[in-house]
Amino acid sequence: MSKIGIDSIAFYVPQLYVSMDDLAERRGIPAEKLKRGLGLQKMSVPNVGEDVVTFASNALLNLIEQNNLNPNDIGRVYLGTESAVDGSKPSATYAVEIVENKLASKYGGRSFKHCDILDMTFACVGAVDAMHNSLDWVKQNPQRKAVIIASDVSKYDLNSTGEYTQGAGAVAILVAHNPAILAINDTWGIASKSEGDFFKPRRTYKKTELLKTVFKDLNLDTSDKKIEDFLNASSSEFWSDNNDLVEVFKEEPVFDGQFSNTCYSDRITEAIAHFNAQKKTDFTTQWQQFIFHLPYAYHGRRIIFNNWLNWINNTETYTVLENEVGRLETSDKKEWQKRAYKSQVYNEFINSKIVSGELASSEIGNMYTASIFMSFLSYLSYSLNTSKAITGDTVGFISYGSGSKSKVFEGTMQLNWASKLKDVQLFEYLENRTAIDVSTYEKIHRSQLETAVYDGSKIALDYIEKEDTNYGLRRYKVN
Ligand SMILES: CC(=O)SCCNC(=O)CCNC(=O)[C@H](O)C(C)(C)COP(=O)(O)OP(=O)(O)OC[C@H]1O[C@@H](n2cnc3c(N)ncnc32)[C@H](O)[C@@H]1OP(=O)(O)O
Repeated sequence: MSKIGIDSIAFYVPQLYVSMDDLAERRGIPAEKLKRGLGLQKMSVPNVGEDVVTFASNALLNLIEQNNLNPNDIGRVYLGTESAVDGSKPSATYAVEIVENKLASKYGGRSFKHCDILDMTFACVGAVDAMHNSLDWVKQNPQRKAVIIASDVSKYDLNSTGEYTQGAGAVAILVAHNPAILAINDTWGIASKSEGDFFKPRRTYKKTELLKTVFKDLNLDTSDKKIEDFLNASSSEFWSDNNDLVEVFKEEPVFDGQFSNTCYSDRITEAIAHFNAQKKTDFTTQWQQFIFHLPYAYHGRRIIFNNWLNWINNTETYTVLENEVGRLETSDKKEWQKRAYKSQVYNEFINSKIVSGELASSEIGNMYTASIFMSFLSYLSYSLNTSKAITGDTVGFISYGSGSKSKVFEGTMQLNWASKLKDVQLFEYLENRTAIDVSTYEKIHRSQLETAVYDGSKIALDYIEKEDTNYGLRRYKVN
């Protein structure tokens, strides 16, 4: 049986960012909390006209062009996202349409005609689900190739505790036989439990209640009769449709950050145990690198700490730790854990097995579904730039999606991985982005700008149809 896994990888991140120093100053938060506490430096901001579709199409186009792929050879494009632009029409269809049009002169029209196109949603783990599913599909036939795109916008309310963990962008990977980058082993630790830690509900408002508030503010008659007369007489599209409720979808989630951290910790611990039950693993020695879903850069190192303590129990490392921070039995538990977390031994673990996967997250912020794949790309790019020998290394992946589910899996670095990285240039790209000030960011956040900031993006939303059976259909342009 041939190996199956990640053959090539590409990304797209918006050109605009806000620096954490600027955001912290404006919000009155110590910058050190964001930088040293959470590991944040910059946060990606989508330009006007950018959305999950433009990120996905850019990443798909980069994947095809950088690796000279023929769209006719790709049997699947599965998009993991929790920021879909439509409740029915997959965002993947828009992204593929843009790429098909762009490539028409080279491959003719509809070069993805026989490709299976789909969106998958499960908060931040949706793209891992798409890849898991596609690995099984690719396995059936040596000719099969699948593209997985992870694309998202992480948007929280202004002034909320989620605001500084925002970010945006996409990563696309090609899953194929005899992959150049990573062969993925067929052991999957899985843990699921329905939780309400983070979700994006359809919010409903009663029209009569909305009108009453407005009428009251305008000092008008708020009687039921007046409200009913207004609704009956109104010709506006908004007030006159025959539903008593206004349904609103907001990109900003309902969430409880600390509870979400607890769910993340519980699920990954269960999934790791499930993985270990299928394949007995000494994680601290057999995994050379840990790649996490990163809502913020330092999340992985914080969340894996208790598991690490369990893994080193009864080993030489535990004795070294005790020599450094004292014995748990003779200390206050919380104080001892704090010391252990800050110990040199744990720092060595972080530096050798986690840090290189955090670097891009510090520069971008949360990319939801794309975070774990960006963390992998960060590790690859860092290893390339520092000529680190990683061929044959085992990389462990720890994913999480709110709501909630974790999937834990591992892969082996392949001989030709570096050859697939030469055109990717992740850190070079991140270095050359454009900083915007907090006021401009806030205007973009509130949708108060109509035109793009600076040059705008190569691929952008052109307009949204307003007429009849095309109502709401999105039209994109390639500049
Ligand atoms: C969506 C998902 O992917 S689910 C998983 C996570 N959930 C989310 O991302 C939801 C959105 N984000 C959030 O809710 C929040 O931003 C969170 C939960 C990520 C962070 O919460 P906050 O209340 O802002 O931060 P928190 O209190 O945890 O502090 C962060 C760290 O900064 C440290 N810190 C605080 N002030 C300072 C300072 N002045 N200097 C240095 N470090 C500081 C804290 O000690 C803490 O580190 P520690 O736990 O190692 O001690």
